[in-house]
Amino acid sequence: MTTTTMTRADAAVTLRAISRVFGRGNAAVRAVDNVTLEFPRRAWTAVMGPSGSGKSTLLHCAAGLENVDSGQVLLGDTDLTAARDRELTALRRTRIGFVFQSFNLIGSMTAAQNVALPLRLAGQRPSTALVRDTLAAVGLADRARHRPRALSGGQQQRVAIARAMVTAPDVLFADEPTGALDSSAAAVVLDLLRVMASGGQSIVMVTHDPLAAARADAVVFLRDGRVVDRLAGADAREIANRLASLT
Ligand SMILES: Nc1ncnc2c1ncn2[C@@H]1O[C@H](COP(=O)(O)OP(=O)(O)OP(=O)(O)O)[C@@H](O)[C@H]1O
Repeated sequence: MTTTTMTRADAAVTLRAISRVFGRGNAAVRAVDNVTLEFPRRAWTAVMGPSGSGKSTLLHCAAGLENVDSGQVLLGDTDLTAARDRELTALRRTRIGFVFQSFNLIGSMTAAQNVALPLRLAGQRPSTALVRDTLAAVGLADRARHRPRALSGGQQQRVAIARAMVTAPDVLFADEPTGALDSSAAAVVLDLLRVMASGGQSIVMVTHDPLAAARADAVVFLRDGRVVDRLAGADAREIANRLASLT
């Protein structure tokens, strides 16, 4: 049974006093330290901070990929921290999309097969039209039969975004989605995320790149596992300056 709790209707994800600690005793690292935060619905939020500030850990906890040690993670009004393993797996497959820096496509499968995979894993039979349309939405209708090794890095990341979006997830999480791309491929991926966010998709993205963060609607800054600032509508220079002040 999922516990439902009243939350603000406009929050895609709500973090309530979450902590994640690695190690014990003197060696304990509070990667995420008592963070309370809302990621708004239908908005694109970037998460920035110095190396080791807890960005990836926070993202993984928010997406239900990693357990919290204390606190609550709510996806809409569904409490991920109260969900049993099977239920969490189902939620991850249907309501959460995740994009990694290194694409994580399956090399033996075509682009279309990679995109269809989340639906297959959720026990559905994906329609050819849905897979084709999802690939078309990332500009790769003509690459459906290509395997990842026959695609550029930027194209592979767009297939990964299509795979994450094929279930129409409540939230798309992205951990450094442009980190492995050259600037022109990165720009294509950021344009795509901008179109999706403007169309109402909730997106939470970790990035080191102020140019990428400037495309988001708001930027949350972490340091030592805590939220230390938030900027909305800032340009890349302001974001870079704020980031520099944290390191
Ligand atoms: N599995 C783990 N075991 C032990 N410590 C970990 C683990 N994962 C992360 N940490 C530690 O938690 C802290 C936060 O790590 P995290 O990867 O979340 O930071 P980050 O801001 O994403 O860093 P980067 O920008 O370098 O990717 C770091 O001190 C890191 O060493």
